[in-house]
Amino acid sequence: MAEKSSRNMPSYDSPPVSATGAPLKGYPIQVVVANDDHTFGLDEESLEHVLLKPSIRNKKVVIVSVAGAFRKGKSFLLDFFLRYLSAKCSPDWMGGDDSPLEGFSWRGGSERDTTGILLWSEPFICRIPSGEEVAVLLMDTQGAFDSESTVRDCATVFALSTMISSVQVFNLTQNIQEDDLQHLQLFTEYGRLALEANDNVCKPFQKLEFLVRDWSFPYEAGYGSAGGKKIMERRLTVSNKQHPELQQLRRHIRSCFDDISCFLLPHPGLKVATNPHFDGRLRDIEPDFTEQLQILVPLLLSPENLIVKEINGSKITCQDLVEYFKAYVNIYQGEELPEPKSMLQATAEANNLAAVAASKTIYNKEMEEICGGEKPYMSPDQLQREHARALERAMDSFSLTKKMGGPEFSEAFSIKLKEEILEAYDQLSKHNESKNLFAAARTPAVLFTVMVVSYLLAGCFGVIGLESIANLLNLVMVGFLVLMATWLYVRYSGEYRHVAVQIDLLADHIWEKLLVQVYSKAVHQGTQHLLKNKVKTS
Ligand SMILES: Nc1nc2c(ncn2[C@@H]2O[C@H](COP(=O)(O)OP(=O)(O)OP(=O)(O)O)[C@@H](O)[C@H]2O)c(=O)[nH]1
Ligand SMILES: [Mg+2]
Repeated sequence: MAEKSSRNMPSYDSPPVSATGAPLKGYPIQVVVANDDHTFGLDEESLEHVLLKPSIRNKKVVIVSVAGAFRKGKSFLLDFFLRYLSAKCSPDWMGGDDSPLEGFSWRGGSERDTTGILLWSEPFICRIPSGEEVAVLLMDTQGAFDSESTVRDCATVFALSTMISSVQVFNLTQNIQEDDLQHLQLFTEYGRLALEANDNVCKPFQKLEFLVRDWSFPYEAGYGSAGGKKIMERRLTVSNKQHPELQQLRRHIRSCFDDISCFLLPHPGLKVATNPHFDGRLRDIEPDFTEQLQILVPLLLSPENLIVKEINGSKITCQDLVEYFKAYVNIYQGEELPEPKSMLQATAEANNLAAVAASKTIYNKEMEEICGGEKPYMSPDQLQREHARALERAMDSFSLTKKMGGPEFSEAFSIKLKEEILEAYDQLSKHNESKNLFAAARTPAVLFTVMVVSYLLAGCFGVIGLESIANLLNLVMVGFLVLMATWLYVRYSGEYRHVAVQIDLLADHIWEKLLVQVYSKAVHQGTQHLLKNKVKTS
């Protein structure tokens, strides 16, 4: 285990130091690994290395995660959380002006940095007001919406970190926009779906903190949590004037979390945002920003504000968390969850499905008018012609309907429509066949015919003295009488239907192989005979 952990350890020229100058204990350790084939794997050894340390394994756990779009300062923020916890929550936790910011890897530039899910290797032990000691874990996550991740990747990271953490910090920039809420809805739904205990008693997740970075309108809503509350109320209020879709989105978000709050952070200054040599020292950060950090960090991490992780209403320990971690990652490795789609893909699919349904209705309506329930039996040839006509009209309607996604995308739906129509035609043909009175009476007619023929033949053979053959034919007659009685009983009572099916099959077989062939042979010979006679007379 130690070997594995050291593999996961980043190499520093000198060990990271906390703001107070003491070496920073621990390092970021990757517990969920993002693979190139867009799958996620759990590094169990690393996870156990963090969570099963004897000093914390039986302690209740608090997990604070930061998630959101890539390149928005998530890891940078987490390093301030680390400073606070390393300084044991002391008031001067921010330290000196010239200490570089270290801990979780962060950097400038436009390309993504963090991948998968990381934990700080050394959980912090804090005593909460009840007197109990809890282990506090910090979790860094892969940023969403970078050009290498699919919608599924982003949803998986966000959902996993939301399911595992007790506090999810949703890191946004400049504002809470409608698309942020839509993504939150999609990702939390992906998480909620994976949690089996959907009992509606407990909300699936605990605390959500909207963290708006670079807030530029302090004259409208001041920095901090009061301004955050104001903005959040505006964005999340449900009113009857809103479109039902917007109302539903807001209700969904509220129904997912026990507690939702918001904090507005000012811009940290141009050096932080644009200087490639900026290494995180406070001297280069705008005082407004650090002032608000002084408020934000204790709001999330001071002992009285810590939120112990609960699953289905019970508080869990570090050791329990290992099992949940394994189970949750496992769900996202399997195939049982539906694939989260991009907005265009989902809309295009909905358009095409609606067009398939409308075209199928056209087919069903036309065929209903021709051979519906009340309509009399129709010859199979005619039915086939009507089917071809209705099919053509339905397919035309499908191709004329405006749909998103382009012709290639629609092709699969057009094939699906055709298949569904052919299935419906199959049912209609069977239904039409059942209206054929003669077909319905075929089984008793065949059984009866066999009985009469056996009886007559038995009589003839009896007269010419071939008693044994006559007896055999009588036996056949009795056998068919029993079959007839059984068939009638099943039809009347509705029991043992499989027996009637077998008798029907036997009757069909006799009909096709014997009676129809004998009849057509007789007709054939009769016409030959007539023709011969005609030739002779002429
Ligand atoms: N504008 C702005 N930039 C910030 C802020 N905080 C940090 N940064 C800068 O943003 C850049 C990216 O920081 P990271 O912490 O690596 O960002 P991240 O969200 O972890 O990025 P990924 O790991 O790629 O998802 C760095 O250059 C930081 O200096 C902020 O509040 N506002
Ligand atoms: Mg990062």
